[in-house]
Amino acid sequence: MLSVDGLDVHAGPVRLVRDVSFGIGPGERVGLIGESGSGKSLTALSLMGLLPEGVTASGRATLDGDDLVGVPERRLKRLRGREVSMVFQEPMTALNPLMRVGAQVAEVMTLHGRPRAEARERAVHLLGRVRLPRPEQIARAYPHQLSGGQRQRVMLAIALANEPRLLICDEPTTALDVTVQKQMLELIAEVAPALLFITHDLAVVASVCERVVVMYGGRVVESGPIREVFTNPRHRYTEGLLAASRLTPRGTRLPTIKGSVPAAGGFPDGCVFRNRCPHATEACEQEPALTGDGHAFACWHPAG
Ligand SMILES: Nc1ncnc2c1ncn2[C@@H]1O[C@H](COP(=O)(O)OP(=O)(O)OP(=O)(O)O)[C@@H](O)[C@H]1O
Repeated sequence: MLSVDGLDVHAGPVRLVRDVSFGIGPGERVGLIGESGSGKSLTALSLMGLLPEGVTASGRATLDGDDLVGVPERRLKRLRGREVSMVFQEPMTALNPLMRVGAQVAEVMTLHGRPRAEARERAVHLLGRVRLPRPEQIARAYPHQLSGGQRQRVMLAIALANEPRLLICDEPTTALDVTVQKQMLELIAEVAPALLFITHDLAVVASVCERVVVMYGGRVVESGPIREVFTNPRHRYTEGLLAASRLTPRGTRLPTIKGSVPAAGGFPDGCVFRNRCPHATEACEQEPALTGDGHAFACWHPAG
């Protein structure tokens, strides 16, 4: 589906992203992690054809065979928002403050040829799909009348409007408080067709993605299934990230989550892995698996 092969990003003579390669299969959720400045956003923006002025991409990236890099803007315009969509960190800057949110959701559909009345109707449906209460009412609201979490859901509705094949999220929950963040992550995991999820928060990746690509200094230093990379990191940088994260390594006692330590195979209330972890059985006792709710390895071997 998405295939990125030898992607480079330059600002003049400076190479900011070097030889990045990874793929995303249909329905797959892949996390792109790395410290600030490691090149995550530029990688994503290259795929959207949205690099800042003076910054250029080379190499190859295709979505179901369609080239995304080095193609004319008018071709990209057709793909953007239709085949691949992006949700950014700060919805307030992405939404038009003077336009009702329903009209903004409808607009991305009319731009891609859907009749206006149909787009308006579908906009309300989409606002409901991203679990906004009373979507008809929300459709008539202006962005400033909504909370940060609600605005981010509107952005997700916009991103999903034309049923893209790939959704890219760049730190979509960083600005939200913890409870709202968790709900948003669950929603993204549920509705994304295939997902590239950018964050510097390993716990977030652990709760949403199946695979992870680790970037450092503009390069990919490691990639693989979450469990493999997080339980057995090969690169020193990944080890450092893990050590600095809220995730606890194998064998250590879990921190108390909501007042209780989950038994092996048990999940704390609201754990997003509750129904998803392949080890949500006795197997958890045999093999430590990453099943946490974003806070820890919930399948754990008690220390001592
Ligand atoms: N318009 C630009 N011109 C020149 N350099 C840039 C430009 N945009 C980003 N950079 C540089 O490219 C590098 C990668 O930036 P990028 O935004 O992709 O990092 P990131 O991993 O997404 O970081 P963050 O997590 O802080 O968003 C950084 O060193 C950054 O300073």
